[in-house]
Amino acid sequence: MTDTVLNVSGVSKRFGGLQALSDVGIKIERGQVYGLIGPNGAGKTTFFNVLTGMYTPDSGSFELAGKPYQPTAVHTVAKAGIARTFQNIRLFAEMTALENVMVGRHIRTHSGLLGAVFRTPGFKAEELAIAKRAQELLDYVGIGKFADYKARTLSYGDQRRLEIARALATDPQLIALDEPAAGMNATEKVMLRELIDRIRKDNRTILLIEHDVKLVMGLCDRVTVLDYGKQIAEGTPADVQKNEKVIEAYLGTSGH
Ligand SMILES: Nc1ncnc2c1ncn2[C@@H]1O[C@H](COP(=O)(O)OP(=O)(O)OP(=O)(O)O)[C@@H](O)[C@H]1O
Repeated sequence: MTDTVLNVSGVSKRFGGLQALSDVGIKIERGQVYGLIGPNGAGKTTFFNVLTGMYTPDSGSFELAGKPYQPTAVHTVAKAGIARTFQNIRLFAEMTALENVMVGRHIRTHSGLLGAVFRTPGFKAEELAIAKRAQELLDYVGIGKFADYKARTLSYGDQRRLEIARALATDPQLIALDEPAAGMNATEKVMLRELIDRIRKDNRTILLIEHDVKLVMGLCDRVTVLDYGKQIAEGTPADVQKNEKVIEAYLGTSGH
């Protein structure tokens, strides 16, 4: 039996005269790593932004774990169960690594603002539990020893890991990674690959936009290729690599 985590269809988005996405749809099963690739300007980031409530689509239907959701705002999407990272890292630079992850966890807590203001016993117990879970997640992504370091002092690769830990902290149905390997050196890429593999083995589901085609082909169970906002191929990495439209799209650009 399949267990579909994300089922999106008919997504279109126009910016003025530019059709950035035309009728794009993807379906991701639980435990899959699903890649979204395409040359520069193909519409990958636009699709991510629509999916996560940052852009309002002109059309599209969206289902997460069998339930319809409306990607109308970033926080509703996070509540629905999609956590994302960003192409340009967005951490709280002056907060510690641990605090950054704790922030992610707070969307799943109950004490709320009044509990925080009056520091009720329930709030304190919850804070301790959150800190413990945050430390576990830092250990999980391999940066546990930097828990008390300010985010801005971590290396680039470690900041990306921290973003992933923060995303995991929300207990998402789907983790959307926007170019996680961007700017990483070869060693960091190998470590990233191992981390994504580990996350998958823990039966989590990942959507990945990535420029590094080798990484995508090595990691993903399925891949969608966008070109000028259109879905030109969908399938296993082996199938997609052989697809003539894909070869043409990539050879036709100097980018990748
Ligand atoms: N907010 C916006 N306003 C107007 N045009 C936009 C906006 N965002 C994206 N576009 C345009 O939509 C098209 C798709 O861009 P998008 O950033 O989604 O592509 P991409 O595949 O992520 O590219 P890259 O690999 O360079 O990140 C591009 O032509 C881009 O210029």
